[in-house]
Amino acid sequence: SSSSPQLKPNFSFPQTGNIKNTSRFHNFCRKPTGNIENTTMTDSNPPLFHQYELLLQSKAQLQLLNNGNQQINSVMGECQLPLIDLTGLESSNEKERRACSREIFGASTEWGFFQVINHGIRTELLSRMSKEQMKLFGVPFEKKSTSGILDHSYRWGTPTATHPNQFSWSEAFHIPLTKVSEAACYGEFINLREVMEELATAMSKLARSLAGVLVECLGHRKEIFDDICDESTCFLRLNHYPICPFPGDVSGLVPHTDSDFLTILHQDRSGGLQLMKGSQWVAVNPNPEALVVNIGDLLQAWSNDTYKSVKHRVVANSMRERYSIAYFLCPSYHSPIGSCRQPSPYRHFTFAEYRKQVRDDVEKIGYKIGLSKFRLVNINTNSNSNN
Ligand SMILES: O=C(O)CCC(=O)C(=O)O
Ligand SMILES: [Fe+2]
Repeated sequence: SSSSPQLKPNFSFPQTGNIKNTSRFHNFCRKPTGNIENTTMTDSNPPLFHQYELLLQSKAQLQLLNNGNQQINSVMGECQLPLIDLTGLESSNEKERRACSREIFGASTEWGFFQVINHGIRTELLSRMSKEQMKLFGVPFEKKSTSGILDHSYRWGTPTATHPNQFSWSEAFHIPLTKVSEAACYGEFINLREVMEELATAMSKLARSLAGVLVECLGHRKEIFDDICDESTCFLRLNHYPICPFPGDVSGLVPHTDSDFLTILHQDRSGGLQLMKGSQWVAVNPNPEALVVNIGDLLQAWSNDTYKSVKHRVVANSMRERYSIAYFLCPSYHSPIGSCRQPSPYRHFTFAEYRKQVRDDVEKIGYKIGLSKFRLVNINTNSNSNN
């Protein structure tokens, strides 16, 4: 029919109006600041929802999307991700504290991911947050993308994507800690402020405590990250994964490693988070009592690869939507990342350099290369780059 997309060997999306950009896919996903004539918008669905559906009506197009391979979310393994009870960390008994530290150390070296219970963040706070988060994402797309709330941090999909494999079927707000307390940041969503502030404080404390354990395990003062992490770079991200009509063809969130020291994540009960273990994707089964912790690129670098920053993703779901909230522990821009011990396999770099490199790569080639760009010796472990 005339509304079907054109089939072309080089995948391309229909034009969406007069937004100027070199990447057509980029045009397609970005905020509707221009005049997007072809876009049908319903109340809360981002415009891509409709366009993408049209696009995927063609079977040949589907094959192009998958390069003729199996559907992208089909590989799965059973996950026995470590579940660590953090009660031990606060124990007056040194043996118990050490046993808990050892578990955290083991999980961070072997998995780069673990879940924690008795983490000190009240369930009531997490459910209040979830409620507010649902209200926030529930407003029309137009409003989320143009009202400037939460520091203008709304993003739908992957604005930099140049290929559908790089596109995430999700929307997010990305809020620097420095903005969390600013009333002006919330507009009419002022109820969100109190809960965001409480959560940011609680997650920050937990992240610092876990980072402290990990640096102590490598013979350093547990405060060293406190000295270099500050509010200007740490942030909270609210994620929402709407129901996806073609879950085999796009990811909820494309495979990536986190560009921070450490991430704390609260996921709802929908499932879909997976991590790379060996060469298999394994599911991180939702545990309502637990928070998910993962090591980021910078801690892998600081630890001379002792701790692993592993690739993870969220698969799209055609039945259930999903919400999550993540706290990212980051160093201030100009602090050197350093190393637990010399010689380091990485050259000296700051967080500012790392972010710039990641941004440049994403802009030029469509994806993040990550830590391997900073390696001095070219040892290819194949476990920490994105592709
Ligand atoms: O939503 C999730 O479970 C994962 C989120 C994530 O990986 C991220 O925000 O970096
Ligand atoms: Fe992540």
